[in-house]
Amino acid sequence: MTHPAQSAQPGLTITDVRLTPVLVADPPLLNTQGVHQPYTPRLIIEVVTEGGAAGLGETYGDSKYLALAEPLARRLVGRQVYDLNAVMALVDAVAVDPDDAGAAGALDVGGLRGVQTADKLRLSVASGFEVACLDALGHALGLPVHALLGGKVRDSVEYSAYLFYKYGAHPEGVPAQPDDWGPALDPEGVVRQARMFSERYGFTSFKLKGGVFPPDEEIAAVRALAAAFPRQPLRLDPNGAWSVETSVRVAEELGDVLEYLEDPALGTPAMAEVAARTGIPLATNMCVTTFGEIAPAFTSGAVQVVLSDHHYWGGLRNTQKLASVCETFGVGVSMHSNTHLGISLAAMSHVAATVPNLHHACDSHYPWQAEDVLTERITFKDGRVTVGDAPGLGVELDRERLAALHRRWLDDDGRMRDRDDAAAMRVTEPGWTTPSVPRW
Ligand SMILES: O=C([O-])C(=O)C[C@H](O)[C@@H](O)C(=O)[O-]
Ligand SMILES: [Mg+2]
Repeated sequence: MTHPAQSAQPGLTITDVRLTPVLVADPPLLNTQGVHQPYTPRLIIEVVTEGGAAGLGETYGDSKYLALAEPLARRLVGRQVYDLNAVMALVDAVAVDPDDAGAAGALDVGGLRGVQTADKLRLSVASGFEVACLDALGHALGLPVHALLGGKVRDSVEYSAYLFYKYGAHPEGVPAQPDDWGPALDPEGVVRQARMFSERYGFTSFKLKGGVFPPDEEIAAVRALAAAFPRQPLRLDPNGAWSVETSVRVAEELGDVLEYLEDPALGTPAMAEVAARTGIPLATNMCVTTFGEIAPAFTSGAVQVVLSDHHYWGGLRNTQKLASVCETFGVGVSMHSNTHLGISLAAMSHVAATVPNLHHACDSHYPWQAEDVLTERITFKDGRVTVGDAPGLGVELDRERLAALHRRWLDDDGRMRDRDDAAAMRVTEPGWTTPSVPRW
């Protein structure tokens, strides 16, 4: 499809697009692949218009995303900042290195987000640009991003505590920032962490990242959470690490306390089998990650809740589109999160505020990120983020912070610039390789 050039509106022509890769401190959080590295890459996108409005976006910062972002940034200059359809068309035209697209069916290990494809890469990059354009447009028009998306249906968005098994610190001798969360390697540690989340942020629902320890240990941790937080919504997400048999057994053992079980087994056919054999709702951010994956999953009853993520669905407008499809099929919507900063938290809060059928608290890694590029951190009150009416996303860039985190990226020898949880694990366990699936 060709996209006609839009007639220029006074001041709304994009004159500059700046890309700043950064490395952000990340605690030693465990998942089924390994452990988070001490620093994680993110890309900060700034779009500037002729009239002086500026907008911020954020997306994955690994090299394969940077390789796509650079040509896209050049092509956006001269476009109208409201011409969001052009962003999608322009990114479609950017070639993806076949090595970055992943082999057919290969899993995206740096983010546990299902299969890796060139289109998913493109959409993740486009999402950061779309958000930056919406922020700039909001500033130009004096309107909040939620208004540009049709207006909010709620004033605040509920988030869930995202609990992780974790080491107390990154391995000795590895440059890292200390954190004050302590270790969590057993049920007591998980409950202690959950109490900290509840005291610090007021979260009332809890998701535990599983797939780390044998299922019985994780069942014990969820039981301990249920005892500590009676009747509060709980979720467990082993990122597809279990067989169908194990998934069914865990579902039976925890069916009375889980709000949903997230990606117990890998792939739509396995999820459909688990769903058919248990009564517990299944959620996913792994087997439904693109529009093309929706039909087989929904028609086979494989998932009851989709965890949308504006990064990999291609932006805020695509998130709304996904929510509409879910509504049509009677499938619930929640939100997934990978390591991210405040720009993305603001973006997801704005779109979440506009989605009428969002009936579950959203995930967010933000509490794990002590560092940010904003002048003011976004706060959670009673587990919620308020979605205000200030222009754009309502956030402001702290240039000194941005420069410091970019300096860290420049100084890195390349090891932290691409997320690799298995490599980080090998520092502690030299023989570690990504476990084959099903792990249990
Ligand atoms: O819900 C999920 O699957 C995730 O958040 C995936 C992430 O990669 C998470 O497991 C992590 O950061 O370790
Ligand atoms: Mg998940």
